[in-house]
Amino acid sequence: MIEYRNLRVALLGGGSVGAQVARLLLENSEELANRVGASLELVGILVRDVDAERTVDLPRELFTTDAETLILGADVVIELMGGIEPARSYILMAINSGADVVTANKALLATHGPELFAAADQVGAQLKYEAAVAGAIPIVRPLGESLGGDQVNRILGIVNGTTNFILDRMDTEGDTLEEALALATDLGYAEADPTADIGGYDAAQKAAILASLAFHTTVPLASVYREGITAITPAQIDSARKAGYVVKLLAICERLVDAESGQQGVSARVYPAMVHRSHPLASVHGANNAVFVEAESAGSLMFYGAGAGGVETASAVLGDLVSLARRHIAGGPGVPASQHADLPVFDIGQIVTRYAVTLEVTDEPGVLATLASVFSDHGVSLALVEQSMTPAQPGTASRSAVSATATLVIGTHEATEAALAATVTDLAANRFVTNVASVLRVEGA
Ligand SMILES: NC(=O)C1=CN([C@@H]2O[C@H](COP(=O)(O)OP(=O)(O)OC[C@H]3O[C@@H](n4cnc5c(N)ncnc54)[C@H](O)[C@@H]3O)[C@@H](O)[C@H]2O)C=CC1
Ligand SMILES: N[C@@H](CC=O)C(=O)O
Ligand code: NA
Repeated sequence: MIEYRNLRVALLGGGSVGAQVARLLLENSEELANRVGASLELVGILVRDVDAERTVDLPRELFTTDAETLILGADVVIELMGGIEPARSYILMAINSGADVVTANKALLATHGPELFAAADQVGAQLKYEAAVAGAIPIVRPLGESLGGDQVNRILGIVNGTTNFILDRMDTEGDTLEEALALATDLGYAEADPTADIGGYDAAQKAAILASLAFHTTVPLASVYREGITAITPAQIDSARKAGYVVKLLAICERLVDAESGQQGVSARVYPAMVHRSHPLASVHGANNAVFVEAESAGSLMFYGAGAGGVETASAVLGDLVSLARRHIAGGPGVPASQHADLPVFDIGQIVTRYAVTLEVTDEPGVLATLASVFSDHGVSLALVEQSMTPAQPGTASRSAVSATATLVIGTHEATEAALAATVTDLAANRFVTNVASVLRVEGA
């Protein structure tokens, strides 16, 4: 038996991810010690209630409610509580006491990342967060290290497992959003407050982290455009399916040049969009995530796998732990984050994409030509128009009666968000339009 040096590991939070990290640390202690060259001794797990019932069987003596004693006695602190406070204060306490830190807390990193990284750099501590984006999928390290010598131009990803699970269930099983969310919560995918998932906040936090990493800049969370999936209706999913598309919540990060000013900048945005079934993102089912990265020299790369789930996410946490424990043993300070440019974040109105607009219109001569001119007035060109009749109500005289309506699905070529928004405002006010039933972006080639 090799005598290893001991590293004291404190775990903050024993929930879906924390309990699995604790179990794996205890079960695989010998193997991990051999890999690291040091024993990773789990010295305690911070919880709210030491006597609470748990789904994972862990030694009761590990549980504590005394955060300070636990943190100050550790070489490495793993934060898996979630939320901003007290997670932020505990991480700062750990860093300032000379510990290295692993966290999965994207909400905290997206809002207080610069403060935490500066604190770590100041004392030469390591702060790792692979689990914070896309769960088990290695994406933080590839962007920060493997692609550190390349220029990343675009990231297109499904980065929230809960919403992907929900949209997939709505599409394939006919679940309501509420039914699918309840299931995602039971399976440990959802955040403690699932509004973070369905409102797109979690994906926006991940987009801020991804864009900052990929473009070597700081993208504040407040600059990430965000729409969630709460307004997505079964009718939209149904009509997307009939047209050969699926609806996915996407995070898109791009390096851009403003056409008018020539100014360089970036965009980070999250919204539900139609993706053609032939696109690889359409085949990402359940709580899986997928992240496409387009880089100048590397070309297109795709990272795919489990984006949520306790044990899956625990894998990423342990990967960070092994990595920083090796360095801790070797000695020397942590490596500071890459030097940052200060690129402006473009407003959503400047962004260019395609759209599918569904209109309910009165069935009268001249409707198509009139509506086409509304689009062209704003420089939005049409790629496709499909019409389906809604029969006149029983008792009306004929198909041409004014009470008959038609549904128009209009696909556009690329246009700016600003132009599309102005078009939709004018369409809503047009006398032929009885309802703007749906406006969805169309993403993916
Ligand atoms: N569940 C997942 O699939 C993933 C979660 N994450 C992140 O990992 C972190 C943990 O997530 P989960 O394990 O799912 O959350 P969870 O809600 O299941 O577990 C959090 C645990 O921390 C404890 N806790 C919270 N505040 C505390 C406090 N002040 N004092 C003591 N204990 C406290 C809670 O009682 C709970 O047991 C979060 O930041 C989450 O965003 C990241 C990737 C995937
Ligand atoms: N709630 C998150 C968990 C992982 O980050 C998700 O559903 O993706
Ligand atoms: Na990850």
